[in-house]
Parts: sequence; structure tokens; C-alpha cells
Amino acid sequence: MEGEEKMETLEKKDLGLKELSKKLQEFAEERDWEQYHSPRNLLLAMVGEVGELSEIFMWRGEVAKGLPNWKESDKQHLGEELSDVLLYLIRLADICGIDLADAATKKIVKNAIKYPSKTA
Ligand SMILES: Nc1ccn([C@H]2C[C@H](O)[C@@H](COP(=O)(O)OP(=O)(O)OP(=O)(O)O)O2)c(=O)n1
Repeated sequence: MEGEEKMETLEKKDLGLKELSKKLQEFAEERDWEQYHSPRNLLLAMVGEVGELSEIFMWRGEVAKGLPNWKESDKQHLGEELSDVLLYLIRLADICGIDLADAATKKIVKNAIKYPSKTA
């Protein structure tokens, strides 16, 4: 399966972290890019994408939630940069042998203990 056909199949799914991780593994394998996907390279690539994400917000001043005044093209760009950060993060976790869903769930529990709810 190539290009647009692959994208249509992906767009219809609400993928979880493990599925995304598998897609990224396949993406790297198909291009013989596993050799470049070392922990350090992936971390630097992710930080680079965080920089690109920051550029979108740079010099705009504070931004209202939901980005009501933004052009659709700017929102699409934002979605792409957020995705780049997420995808590199998922790939980094996978390459490091970290189960990100499990680690994040445990961290939420840890956060709740550290910062108890005022309403509970
Ligand atoms: N060695 C690589 C290079 C790219 N990607 C994937 C992960 C990111 O989702 C996306 C990043 O691609 P680019 O480096 O082309 O970055 P941008 O999409 O941000 O393009 P540009 O920097 O031109 O805006 O591609 C990857 O997995 N491994």
C-alpha cells in the first residue's frame, strides 16, 4: 500500500500509542532508517520539532483557548508540528523500551498523590 491509499486507511482510525508505535517502526523499517533512530537522535529530532512548534506561537502574544482567530492553515500547521513532537516522543519511548501508555498512567497516579484534589 502506498501514499494516499495508506493515508486514507490511517485517517479513519483512532490509533492508540501501541499502534502508532508499530506504524513508526514500519515507517523506519521500510526506509532502512532504523540505523538513524537511536535514542539520542530521536531526542534531538523531537526537540527540533518542539522548536518548530514554538515558532508557531512566537510573537503572537497570548492566544485564546480553541484558537478562535487563527486561520485554518495555521491550525493545520499546528496540528502537524504537534504530531511531529508526539511521533518522535512515541518512537523515542519505544526505542528506549519504555511502555509510554503504562508510564504515563502511572505518572498521573503519582501526580494525584503529590497534588491531592481539593474536592475529594
Ligand atoms: N529520520 C526521520 C525523519 C523524519 N521522520 C518523520 C517523523 C516526523 O513526523 C517527520 C519529520 O519530518 P521532517 O524532518 O521532514 O520535518 P517536518 O515535517 O517538520 O518538515 P520541515 O522541517 O521541512 O517543516 O518525519 C522520521 O521518523 N525519521
